[in-house]
Amino acid sequence: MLRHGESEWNAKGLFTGWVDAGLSAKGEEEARRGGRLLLDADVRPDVVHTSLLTRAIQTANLALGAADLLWLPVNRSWRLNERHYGALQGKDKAQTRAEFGEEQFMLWRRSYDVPPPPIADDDEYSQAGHARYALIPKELLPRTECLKDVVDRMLPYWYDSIVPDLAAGRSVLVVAHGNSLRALVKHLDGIGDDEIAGLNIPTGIPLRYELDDDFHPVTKGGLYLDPAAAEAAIEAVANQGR
Ligand SMILES: O=C(O)[C@@H](CO)OP(=O)(O)O
Repeated sequence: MLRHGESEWNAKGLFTGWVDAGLSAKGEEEARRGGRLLLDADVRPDVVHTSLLTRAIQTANLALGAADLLWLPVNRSWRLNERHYGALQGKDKAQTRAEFGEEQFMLWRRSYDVPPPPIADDDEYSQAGHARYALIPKELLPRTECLKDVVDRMLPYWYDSIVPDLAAGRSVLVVAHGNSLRALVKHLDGIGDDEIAGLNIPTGIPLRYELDDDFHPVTKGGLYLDPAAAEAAIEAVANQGR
């Protein structure tokens, strides 16, 4: 798994969700470094899965370029997209925390089953009517999501597209987002609904999972290819908005 490198909106401290922010210069470098970490650890994926968002696609391309693997087959799905952040999309995290208080801020950010208010279709940060999502049945297109909603829409992709690759003996690289990867890790590691609030995923550092024949992790939590950098970056994600 690889979370995209820092985006322009991560750098500005804005709730992003499905808004298509590109990578910052730092994020581009993180992505290339992610590719070099794959190379150094001799982790060679056979197939790649990304979301439909530019920051994940750019990260996959830069990482694969650095690992000399740009030729790999790639599949993309909205089911790997970041969590839709509803009406919070485009809002400043620190301002939101100051306005609504720590408890409400963390409820929206990290609770398992409390979604932010839905975004209006005519909001400048809504994705309603975007060509990118034209093939998604209207009733599935989210206007907000909590992490539970992300688990529910991500798992069909896991079972129907990623597991078949794994079953065929392929190593799979999933390039996605903080919250869609939190959903995947929750599923793989069997993390509880309350406990998942404390799990954060850093940008640009590959997280390696070895799975057994039943697609369960051999080692719970997997292994970051740069554990020291991951530890510091996880702390920074946890402290956003402070
Ligand atoms: O804004 C977002 O879309 C996500 C990821 O950057 O933020 P958070 O970590 O607060 O869920």
